[in-house]
Amino acid sequence: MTPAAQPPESSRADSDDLSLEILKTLQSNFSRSEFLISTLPGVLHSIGSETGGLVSQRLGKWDRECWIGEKTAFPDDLVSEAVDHGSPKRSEGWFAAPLDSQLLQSDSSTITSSSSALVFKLDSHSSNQKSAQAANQVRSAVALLAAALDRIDSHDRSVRRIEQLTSVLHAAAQWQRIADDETLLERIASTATQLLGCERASIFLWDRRRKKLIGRPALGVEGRPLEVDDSVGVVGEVLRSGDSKIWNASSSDDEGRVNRTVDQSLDFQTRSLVAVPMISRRGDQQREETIGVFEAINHHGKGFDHLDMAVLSDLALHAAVAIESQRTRQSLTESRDRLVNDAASATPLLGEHRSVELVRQSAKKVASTDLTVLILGSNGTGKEVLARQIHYQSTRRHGPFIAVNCAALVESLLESELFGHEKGSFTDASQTRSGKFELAKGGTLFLDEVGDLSAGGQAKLLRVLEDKVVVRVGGSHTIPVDVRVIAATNQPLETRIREKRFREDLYFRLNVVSLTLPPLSNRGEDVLLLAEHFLIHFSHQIGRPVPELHPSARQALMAHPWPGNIRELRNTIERVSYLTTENIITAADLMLNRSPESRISEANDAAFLNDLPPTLCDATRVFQVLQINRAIESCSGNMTEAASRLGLHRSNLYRKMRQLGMPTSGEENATTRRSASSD
Ligand SMILES: Nc1ncnc2c1ncn2[C@@H]1O[C@H](COP(=O)(O)OP(=O)(O)OP(=O)(O)O)[C@@H](O)[C@H]1O
Repeated sequence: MTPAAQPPESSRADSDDLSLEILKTLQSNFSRSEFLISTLPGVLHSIGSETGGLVSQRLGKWDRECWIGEKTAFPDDLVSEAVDHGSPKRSEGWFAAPLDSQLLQSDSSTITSSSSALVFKLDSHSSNQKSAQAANQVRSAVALLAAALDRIDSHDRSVRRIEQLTSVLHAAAQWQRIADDETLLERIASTATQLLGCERASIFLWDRRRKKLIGRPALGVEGRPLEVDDSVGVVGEVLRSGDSKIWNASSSDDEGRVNRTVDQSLDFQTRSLVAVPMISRRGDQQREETIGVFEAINHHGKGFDHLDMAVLSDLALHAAVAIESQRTRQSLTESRDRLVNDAASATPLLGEHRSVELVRQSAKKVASTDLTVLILGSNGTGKEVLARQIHYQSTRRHGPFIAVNCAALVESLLESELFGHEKGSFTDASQTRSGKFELAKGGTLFLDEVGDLSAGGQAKLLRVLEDKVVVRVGGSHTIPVDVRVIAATNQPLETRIREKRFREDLYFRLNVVSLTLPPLSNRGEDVLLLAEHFLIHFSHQIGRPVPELHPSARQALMAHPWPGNIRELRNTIERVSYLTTENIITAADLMLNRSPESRISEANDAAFLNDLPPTLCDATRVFQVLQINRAIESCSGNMTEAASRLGLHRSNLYRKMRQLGMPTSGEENATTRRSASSD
């Protein structure tokens, strides 16, 4: 094997000088062009040339990147030949050498492709006399230059990559805050066009079922999103293979890969593109799923390269996450809206009577404001239903609706219930607890039976309504109150103010807008409308066919005074729905024709339920007394029958009555005695 020719001493000295100069320049952290301007004269000098420069391929042509001396035309064929062969070539006084650091090795069998070359004119005497020596000098100068440019390029690439990754992360953080689907896709696409320096970027979301790719955003034919078959073009290739692809018209004649129908429909010309798959990870298992393809079109510069592909892949990764989380957010919002709509329609304010219609209209108007509302009306007229209507029609509909029965708040617990307490602030405060004002944050607080609030409670409520802050019991910091207050009462507040039982200042605070619900007996045919509504509701609940109201039943419903209002009507229909099996409900089934006393007692029962003591134990006791009395009354005092209706043995009924402190008859004593003697 012939050893590589050694350059003579003088040329070795030249080459050492050049190496030193290049090394020094490299330390200056110059950009590629600054470096070339600074070192190219020395490089040319070292090889005995005064005219030449570095040329680079751009859109299929050789362009001067940096040139020294006279700008004469250079032979591009010679450059292409040198680059194609991966070795220096000379012809007619010109010399072209591909820029490849591998050329430092004297073994030129390694051919690598290069897109830059050094091209220069040789002095005629130097080319003729010392061609072998010149070739060696050129070889080492080009290799030095190539190695230095490699360093600069790789440093530039790292810097560009870091900048791009920083931009990608920054953009991705912004995307997470975008709620609207269209805006999100537009923002992702515009980030891609900026980062890649291209004309357009599009996200093709995959509709698997229809085997279509839907191009969004900004791609559209007459306002519709663009749809293409999921198997065509480079985008289809990427979807099928899962591999990213680059296509540059200048460097490829593989025209068939581009789906020109898209260009035609958009009056556009694709010259270069890069496309990457969009992969989303789902569920606990992080299962990968392709959701589409991200494509960037028409690079503003030389065409897309692998760095662009890497950036687009990074963007696609974050875009897939943003799209997925946006879809999740959207479906959560949709299901929340569905729940809110369900809740709103679960308690409609039924009624066609003019008085109800007027209340409904006023409620609609007041709902759009944040004003405090006072709802007046007797027991069971639908005050809470109306309060819910206002809440669900307001901008606070997505917030909570918290109802508090003020009459049930015992003085000692009132403050803690409404404003919360800190752990350890009193004996039973084992945990910190938020009060109703805090729980209703962003929503509506319904203060029912506000007229029954104690004097202390009234003062505390007034302070919160004025200051708009609460302080938990045992706490020191103030918590802002973000609630709309709706209060209700069946008490004649003005009379109570005169009697000094209700604070006038609180009344004015609450009575910003007042709505009054009429008693049911003043609502005309609404009685029938509501009765039929409840009949359908309870029949569906029980799973029985909906019975019809016999004309006699309709008459009885209209004639009844309904002291317990809609609650009483609802209870009546609930009872009849459970107790009758016929398809027609008669007046007798309704059991409305009872004595005025029993009607009063029923109305009292309705009010009574409302006034039940707060603890479960006390409420259960009171309820049991009521239920036993009702059973005895409905069996006309026949204790055996009443016990059987209650599901008890007669003796157990008496024992229960004694436990509850209820008076018992003489017969009971006999029974007790009997059971005592038999024990
Ligand atoms: N307009 C209406 N349409 C349908 N149902 C109604 C209507 N008004 C009231 N109701 C029903 O009647 C019952 C009593 O209603 P609600 O509790 O709202 O009355 P209230 O006036 O707040 O009673 P109270 O004064 O005892 O607190 C509830 O079951 C409710 O669903």
